[in-house]
Formats: sequence, C-alpha cells, structure tokens
Amino acid sequence: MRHTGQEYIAGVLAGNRRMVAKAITLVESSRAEDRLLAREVLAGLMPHTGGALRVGISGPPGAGKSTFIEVFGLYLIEQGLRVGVLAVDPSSRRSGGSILGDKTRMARLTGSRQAFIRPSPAGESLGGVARCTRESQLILEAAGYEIILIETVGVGQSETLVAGMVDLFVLMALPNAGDELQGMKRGIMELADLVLVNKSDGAFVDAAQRTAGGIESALRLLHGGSVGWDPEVMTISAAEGRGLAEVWSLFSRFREGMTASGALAYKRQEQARAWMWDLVRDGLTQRFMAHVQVKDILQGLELRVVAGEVTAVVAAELLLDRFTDGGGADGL
Ligand SMILES: Nc1nc2c(ncn2[C@@H]2O[C@H](COP(=O)(O)OP(=O)(O)OP(=O)(O)O)[C@@H](O)[C@H]2O)c(=O)[nH]1
Repeated sequence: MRHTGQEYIAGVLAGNRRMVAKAITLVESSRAEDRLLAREVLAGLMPHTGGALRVGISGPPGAGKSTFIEVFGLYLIEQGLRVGVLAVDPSSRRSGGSILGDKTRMARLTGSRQAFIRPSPAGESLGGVARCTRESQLILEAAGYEIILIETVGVGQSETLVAGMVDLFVLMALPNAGDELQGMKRGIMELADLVLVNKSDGAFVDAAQRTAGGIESALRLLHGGSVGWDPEVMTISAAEGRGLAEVWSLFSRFREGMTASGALAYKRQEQARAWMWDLVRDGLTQRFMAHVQVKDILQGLELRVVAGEVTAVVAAELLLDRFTDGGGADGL
C-alpha cells in the first residue's frame, strides 16, 4: 500500500522503524512520482532535523571500520543513545554487495532496537548515492537518532562527498611503521578531524604508537580538519573495545567546542549551500542530456570533436545555445 506524505512524516517522527525504512526506500527511488512525494516528506521532516552529531568514517579496506562501528555503536547505546549507520559505497554498483550489505558483519548492532543500519543504495552513481545518504540522514535525525555514523571505503571521491555532509570526519589507519601515511592521499588526510590508528593490540601496540606519532607530525604540517578544530590522533583496538570512551569524549569535546564558537553552525550552513549547488549542477546536466534539441546533435558533434573536425569550445557553445534557446546557429 502506498502511504501519503503525512503518514510517512508521522511514522518517522514517531520513530516507527518500518516507516523509517520505507521513507529511506522512498528517497532512494528515482521515479518522478516518488521524488515528488519524497520532497513533501523531507520538507515536513526538515524542522525536526539537525539534532544529531554527524560523523563520517573512512579508511583503507581492512582497517577495521566495520568492527569499530559495531563496538562503538554498542558503546553509544549503552550510554543511552540511538545510533544510525549509513554507507557511501561506490563499489556496491559493481559487486552487488557492499560495506554494510552483509549484515552478519555487524550482527550485534543490527540486532539492537536502538540502532538503525542501512547499506549503501545499489545501482546508483556516486552523486546518486550521496543524495540518498544525505536524505536518509535527515530521516534518521527526524526519527530521533542522535549519532549518525556514515561509513565509506577509501577511494578518494567518496571521502570528499562524505566529509561534505558530516560534522566530524574520522580516518581509520592501520599500524604500519614503515609507511605512516599508508598511501593515503594528502587531500584525504586534510579532511580528517580525528585519525584513529586501529589494531593497537597484541604485537601491534608499538607499531601503532609509532604510526600515530608519524601521523601526528604530518597533520601538524597539513593544517587540515574542520575550521576551528585541530585534528587529533588516537590509538585504539576495535577488537578489544579499547579507546571507545576516549573517542566518545573527543566527539563530545568537538561538538561542544564547535557549537560554542559557532563553527559548527557555519560549517553546516556552508554544507547546505554546497549541497544546493550540487543539486543544481546535477539537475542541469540531467535536463541538458534530456533536451530534445541537444540530443539531436550531441552524439554527432561529440564524434566530430573526437575526430578533430570541430573544437571543443565551438561544440560546447553550440550545445549550450541549443539548450538555452532551443535553437542556436548551426554554423558548422
Ligand atoms: N587485531 C585486531 N584486528 C582487528 C581489529 N579491528 C578489526 N580487526 C580485524 O581486521 C579485519 C578487517 O576488519 P573490518 O572491520 O572488516 O575492516 P573494514 O575496514 O570494515 O574493511 P572493509 O569493509 O573491507 O573496508 C577483520 O579480520 C577484523 O577482525 C583490532 O582492533 N585488532
């Protein structure tokens, strides 16, 4: 049965898990009628959002992100909090599976009534995944989830997207004394508000300390992280559940400090502004590609550009003219 916008809104605000799941399915749909309904639902929920701490977690495969999210999520629940977990996983398109896709990986957290875990939507472009994740985040906030953890796998573009939708961005690293930055690109290190060197247990404790020291020096030179916050480095062991209270206390310190200084409000305002422009750009591209007059000549023109018969500049101008006045001089 199809629900009305009001039913979605009331269900989500009441924290009804089934309605939360359905509302996320709704925003994941790209059908025109679903988009219209999703817009109504999101507008109704909007005044009830913004209360959660939004955290992005990234790092190379095998760093222990899933293990950490499971134990940290359970720790937060013990503190009386409700936790939402989302993923931005561009690889889910190809493999069909995804981070979080396999629920056995976070079995205990998945089983908790205080947690809501949603894998990355499949079959979407990275921009599409980002849109769904942003909208799902709003739904979870309106439903009363107080901490939203957004996991992403380290492939560059997805980190930048996630960093653009969260308050605090965490990078997870492995103890590896020989290569303290572990091939992490400078641009990604610059996004980090906190670097967690995981697996600081057993034989890895010393290596983890050395890695943390190396990363600390690198961070000092980078001057990265959120405006108004100096990035920090900590060693933890997700497997042994060590460091969870310290991570939570850092999150709280981040939120309090950034709220008091106004930096968090400013960051969110700028994120909203950038999000709007992302949507305008995406929408324009979609409309451009679907424009009849543009479609008429697009393919042929592209081939002529590739063949060197028409310059890119002339071709682009011609296409844009067609788009804006539906005609344009065909002076080729
Ligand atoms: N020794 C040790 N092993 C850990 C720790 N955390 C995770 N692991 C192990 O490291 C492996 C990878 O952990 P995951 O949590 O799946 O890592 P991930 O970063 O989510 O990996 P991807 O989803 O592939 O990106 C698993 O075998 C974990 O059991 C830790 O703190 N100490």
